[in-house]
Amino acid sequence: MSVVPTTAASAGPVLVIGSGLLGASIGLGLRHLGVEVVLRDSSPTTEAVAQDIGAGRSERAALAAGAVLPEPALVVVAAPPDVVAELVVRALTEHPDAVVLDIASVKAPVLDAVRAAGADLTRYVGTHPMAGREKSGPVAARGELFTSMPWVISPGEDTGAAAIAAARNLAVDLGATVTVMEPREHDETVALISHLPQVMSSLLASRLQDTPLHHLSLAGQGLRDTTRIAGSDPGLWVQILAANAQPVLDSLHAVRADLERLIATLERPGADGARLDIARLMAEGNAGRARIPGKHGGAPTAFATLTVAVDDTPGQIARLLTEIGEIGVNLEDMRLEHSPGQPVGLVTASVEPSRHADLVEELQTRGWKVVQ
Ligand SMILES: NC(=O)C1=CN([C@@H]2O[C@H](COP(=O)(O)OP(=O)(O)OC[C@H]3O[C@@H](n4cnc5c(N)ncnc54)[C@H](O)[C@@H]3O)[C@@H](O)[C@H]2O)C=CC1
Ligand SMILES: O=C(O)C(=O)Cc1ccc(O)cc1
Repeated sequence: MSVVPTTAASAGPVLVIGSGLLGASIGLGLRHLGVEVVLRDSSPTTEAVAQDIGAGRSERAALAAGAVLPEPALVVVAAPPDVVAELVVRALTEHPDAVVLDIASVKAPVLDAVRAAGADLTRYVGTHPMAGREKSGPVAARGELFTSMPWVISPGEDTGAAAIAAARNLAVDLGATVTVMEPREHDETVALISHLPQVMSSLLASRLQDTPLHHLSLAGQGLRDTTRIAGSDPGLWVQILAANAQPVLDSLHAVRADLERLIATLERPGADGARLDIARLMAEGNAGRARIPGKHGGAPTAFATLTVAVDDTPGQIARLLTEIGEIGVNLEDMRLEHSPGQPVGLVTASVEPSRHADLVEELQTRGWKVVQ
């Protein structure tokens, strides 16, 4: 494995326990900076795959080859929530000079369990990168997963400054933006902005199980957008939801109140005020959505969109993107749709509103079919 000179703030070696999607992504990012990474996973195959993709050195393979592994300066526990606290406690005992952090999606229950075990809390810090995928395992790992994404550091009262600094260095090395938040505030926040979306997406997608395929073939981007994360790993989510049950329940009760309101209104759609109530509900959704920050955590930005019909042949989309670059317009976002049964793809590009008209004109001059 070639090692590039390190430019990382993180001090290695880093022991990553759990080398699935998140653990292997952290390993890849650190290896890219030249930091020494050792991978441990309860699954020998997962550990070997993570090593094969370049996320670090398999602890099993190294020990089997008779290597003596150096003591880690940092241990990152990236295993499923159910086992995180016990792995943190064990790591604090086994590596008495290391900082130990975890990246589980819930924070207060992990801290409570580590405290209850009587472990050295000064060297432990809970963290949560707000980046992931609806896939699991090291094959889906990406070293750039954390680039420009928030990474919450959630210290307890006893967490020492060195532990917080190590967590900050790791997040910054991997390109993330650090936010410090108290564990219970973190859990209440993610219940609304991460766990509720997962539940709503899964409930919606579950309605589709018995829908005839020729009905589903009519589905547009709306259904795809709102069900993407319904593809997530049930094994992981049962642990996350069970660990954060009360804050998730608070959000679900609020959704239930809105649903009951909508159901009552639709039961008598001709009643006085019914249409106004429906419009209010939709407008409340508009208002909530408008508050979601834009890319890189900036202020919400309304980008202008244009849709280009592209022949469904190899290289067309790459050519379109290259030409948008040549025209000098920054692509803020892009979506690709296929019309069922049509030999064209529809590329919807989001750009700065001030560049929209120029781009449409220039693309049309170059022969592209701008349809919206
Ligand atoms: N999936 C996501 O999008 C995100 C997940 N997280 C958190 O990251 C952690 C890991 O999640 P993923 O990487 O998605 O899951 P994953 O399933 O891809 O990886 C977890 C790995 O931990 C291993 N593991 C299980 N028990 C172990 C043990 N006792 N010792 C060593 N390894 C063990 C598994 O074999 C598996 O390879 C979870 O705590 C999750 O809450 C945080 C942010 C995003
Ligand atoms: O896929 C997405 O959009 C996600 O939001 C993934 C995700 C899943 C779990 C987390 O704790 C954090 C992020």
